[in-house]
Amino acid sequence: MPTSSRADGPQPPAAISTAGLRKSYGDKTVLDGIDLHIPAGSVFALLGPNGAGKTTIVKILSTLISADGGQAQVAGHGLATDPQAVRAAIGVTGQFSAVDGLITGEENMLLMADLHHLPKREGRRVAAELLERFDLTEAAKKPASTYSGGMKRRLDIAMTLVGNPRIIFLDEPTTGLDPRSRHNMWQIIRELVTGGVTVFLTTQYLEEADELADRIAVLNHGKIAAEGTAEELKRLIPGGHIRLRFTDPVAYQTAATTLGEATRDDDALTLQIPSDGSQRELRSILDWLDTAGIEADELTVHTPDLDDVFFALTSTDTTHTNQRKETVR
Ligand SMILES: Nc1ncnc2c1ncn2[C@@H]1O[C@H](COP(=O)(O)OP(=O)(O)OP(=O)(O)O)[C@@H](O)[C@H]1O
Repeated sequence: MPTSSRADGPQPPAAISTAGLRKSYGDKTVLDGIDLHIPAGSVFALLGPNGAGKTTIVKILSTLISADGGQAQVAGHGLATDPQAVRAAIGVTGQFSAVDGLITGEENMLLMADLHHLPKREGRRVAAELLERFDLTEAAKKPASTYSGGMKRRLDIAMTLVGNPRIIFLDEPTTGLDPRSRHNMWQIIRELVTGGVTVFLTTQYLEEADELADRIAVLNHGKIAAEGTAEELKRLIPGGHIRLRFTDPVAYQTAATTLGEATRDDDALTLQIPSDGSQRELRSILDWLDTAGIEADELTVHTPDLDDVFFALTSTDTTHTNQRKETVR
């Protein structure tokens, strides 16, 4: 699958770059040559099915585990040659959160300030400022175990920011959050980027990547299956179609026979006709259906979205292509 074309001219400096990164566990190859170039000050989203190796990449780039092969530079420092400098430049939050539930939010923050060797007064100032910024001042004296999922994620990011990192890894930052908390987290991420931070995001939510990321990569079978902006990725796959749903099996069978080229779903009694979704093409298909005497119970127009890209690149099953549709009849 081709990667997107970049504009000619010098590339912006990379916050993260990798070449041929490899990792195996036993005889299982998890990463099979990963090349990345993530410009400073951008949001990069890594998508992939469960077990694709997203967390493994984050762990390697944040120096928690080492790669078996390949090279990587993070914040201008070699991962293998200067891991200390990499650690000083990055923050990591997510699945392996640093939040200690037994102590208060404020104590967690002060502990972080100690770890970064901030003088006591400075540590208290930074902690108070970040707790305020992440709307945690009221809860600051309560044990972190009593916090909601959204509050814990906010505390986790606040703790990461104590070290003033230039690059932040967010491993599935909104998994399990309700829609409001998810939107709050997106706002926090946007503000971080406005402040010049580079964000490396892994997510299961395609909408999240679409909302936040400047560039998106899809990881599958140990390789980057495709990489580009959301729009570039959507253009990689054909996916547009008109979907006809029937309730009467006889009407469905008749239509399926008449529309020989439509993709059938006999269980759902639906037919999919490839289409670019344009008004002109829609009109001609509707005229044709009328002429053929086919009357569906529902007709929806579907344009490719990131879900389609994800399904097309990570599986051979193409029946899951029914997101973001507009009912026209
Ligand atoms: N320490 C380990 N020992 C053996 N296998 C491992 C280890 N860590 C990860 N794996 C395997 O490597 C693969 C990739 O795991 P990883 O956690 O990176 O995937 P992921 O894309 O983050 O998945 P998810 O979306 O489910 O979090 C999985 O098959 C996992 O079982």
